[in-house]
Amino acid sequence: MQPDPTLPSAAKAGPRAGFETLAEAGAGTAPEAALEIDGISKTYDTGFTALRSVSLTIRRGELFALLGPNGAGKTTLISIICGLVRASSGTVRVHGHHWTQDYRAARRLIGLVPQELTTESFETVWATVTFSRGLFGLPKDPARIEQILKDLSLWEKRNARIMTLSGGMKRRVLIAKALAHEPKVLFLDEPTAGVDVELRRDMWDVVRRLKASGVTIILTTHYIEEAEEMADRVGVITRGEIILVEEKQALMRKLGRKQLVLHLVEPLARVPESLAGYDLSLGEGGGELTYTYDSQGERGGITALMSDLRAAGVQFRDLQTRQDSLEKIFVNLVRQSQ
Ligand SMILES: Nc1ncnc2c1ncn2[C@@H]1O[C@H](COP(=O)(O)OP(=O)(O)OP(=O)(O)O)[C@@H](O)[C@H]1O
Repeated sequence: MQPDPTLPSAAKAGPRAGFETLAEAGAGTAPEAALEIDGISKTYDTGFTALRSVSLTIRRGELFALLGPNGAGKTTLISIICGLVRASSGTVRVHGHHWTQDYRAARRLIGLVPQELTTESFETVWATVTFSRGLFGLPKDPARIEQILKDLSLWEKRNARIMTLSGGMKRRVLIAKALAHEPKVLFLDEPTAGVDVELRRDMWDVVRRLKASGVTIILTTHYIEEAEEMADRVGVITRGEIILVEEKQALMRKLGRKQLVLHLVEPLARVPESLAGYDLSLGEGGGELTYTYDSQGERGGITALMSDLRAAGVQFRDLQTRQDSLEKIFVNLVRQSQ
């Protein structure tokens, strides 16, 4: 049988995920931090280095989106923090608890919704989720389990055996299991990959409620619009290195290129010479003039453009602004780092 990565027993092979360094003894902790990840590296037995000294502090109560292309090391990092994969070096603290010296306390604070479906069980939904809670040494709380199952639209299925459920329902069970012991730090590893719209909606409702109750959420996703909508901060990892950590709003302001689209009164055959200094392009048969600028650039002067347009006799009847999506920013960042 496959070990179940969502449960602490999977890590029983030893509270040993970390590699101790002398520096960590007595190292100060940040009281407001949910996770302090310090110098985590991982070289697999194959000799492949999946993580290179990753350091990252996740604040309590934030929703942190970890973005990266396939194979960047996201799952490896999450698996290390959850004690499922052994790091080659580095340390992690969870709410100040050292991940190996204080393993039980640290692990109990963590919930993991893994990428892979691992629930091929004869057990019922109710039994599985209740068992998960018990594994963390918590007293039974049927009312809480009922609430979790209802939130995830699993209540009707509570007596069904897991193996009889559809893939989407099994994924809901994984989420319910991850929540059964009331974690304070929840990892969602590609939670919505291949799930239907209804489950995505349910899941984000649950995530919003958890966040509102103070749970810290670390999310990896391929649907960057989800990160754009939900995240407080964004980290970008590529080839095992964190290349950027930034408030989402600031990131979009800083790196997102903006466009101002002017709908002209009279179409133009070409962009007037006097406006050659601006990044302008004509579209829609000459009836639409698009000005592309980045908010940090020197030539971000819309006021200057307006007066130069007037001087050139170009009139417009309407205008719109557009901003790069997080997806575009992400793609550019990863491309630049290659
Ligand atoms: N057990 C293993 N042995 C050897 N290499 C591995 C092992 N597990 C993962 N890797 C490699 O480590 C790298 C990082 O993998 P990881 O699954 O962490 O990436 P990821 O960012 O989660 O990717 P994805 O978005 O595709 O899930 C990949 O190149 C992968 O092939």
